[in-house]
Amino acid sequence: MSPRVAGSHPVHAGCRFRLSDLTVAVLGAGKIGSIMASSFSSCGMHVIATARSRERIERLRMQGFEATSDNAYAVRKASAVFIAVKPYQYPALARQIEGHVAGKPVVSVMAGIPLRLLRKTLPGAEVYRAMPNLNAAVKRSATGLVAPPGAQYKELVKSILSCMGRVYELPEQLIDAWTAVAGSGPAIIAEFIDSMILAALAVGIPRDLAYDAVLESIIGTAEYLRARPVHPAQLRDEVTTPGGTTITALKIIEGKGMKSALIDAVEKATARAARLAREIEAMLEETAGDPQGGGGQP
Ligand SMILES: NC(=O)C1=CN([C@@H]2O[C@H](COP(=O)(O)OP(=O)(O)OC[C@H]3O[C@@H](n4cnc5c(N)ncnc54)[C@H](O)[C@@H]3O)[C@@H](O)[C@H]2O)C=CC1
Ligand SMILES: O=C(O)[C@@H]1CCC=N1
Repeated sequence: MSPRVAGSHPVHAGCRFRLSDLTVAVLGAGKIGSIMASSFSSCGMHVIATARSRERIERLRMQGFEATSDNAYAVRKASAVFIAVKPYQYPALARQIEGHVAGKPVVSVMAGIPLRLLRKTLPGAEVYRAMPNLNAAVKRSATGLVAPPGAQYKELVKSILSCMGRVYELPEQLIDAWTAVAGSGPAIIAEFIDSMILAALAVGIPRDLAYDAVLESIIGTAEYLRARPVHPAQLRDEVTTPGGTTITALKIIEGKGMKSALIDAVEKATARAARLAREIEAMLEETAGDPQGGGGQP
């Protein structure tokens, strides 16, 4: 069965499509979900965003989306479905939509939850995993995508996700690592920026200038590395004058173990995603037969 676009033509797997003809559902339009909804809407799609509270639904409507608490309705109307609830909120959501997903592409952006569990809980859907990041708000997400074997809707899903930035197709065994590097990446980088701003204040740069000095240097370094594809170590060497200021700073950073702290952090975050999968699987087993499906905080 091909998913139907509300009030429009059905979208057949493998057929040409126009994003502006599509209706997509974003289930759980919280922090990342509402950014996804805005991105999809900016590409011309009709977005049905779901939320639980009346206030949130009202806010989503003010942003111009169709908004509802009825996840099953959103799924029925949509050509493609995006799940953006927290992992522990998924068992309850799955029970609400399991009867309506057959034949549709369903993309989970939830950390940790493997295709195997998604397939088991969403019978007949073509399930994908994607890991975008908050930079989708400025169309600069680095989104990892895991497609199922023999995916029929991959081009459609990629086109939709491209509204948030670049899309990189990955084997499933890399998505937890992608989650740690790119999904959590903006938070790690924001910590670094915050530390550099404190450092700038420590050496007397006024706060507004400190913010600009740090942000412009980070954006500029990223653009430099993109435009001139040199290794970051080469860039570092080009900056570092023998006996100068940079080597003085680098020696301290090396001594305090910044690199090993970051490697350790990303390894631990990757392992956390794998543990999440086991926790959600246990939750699904515990709540089997419970019509609420366990919707609370763990
Ligand atoms: N925040 C981020 O930067 C990123 C988050 N993710 C993933 O996205 C998911 C959501 O994360 P956030 O947006 O940070 O969390 P959030 O808590 O801001 O958003 C989740 C939203 O879903 C709503 N919700 C829960 N159950 C629902 C239901 N049954 N029906 C309708 N709405 C429901 C909640 O009320 C909340 O507004 C998580 O699984 C996370 O792993 C992925 C990439 C980046
Ligand atoms: O912290 C988390 O678990 C989610 C996944 C990536 C970003 N936020």
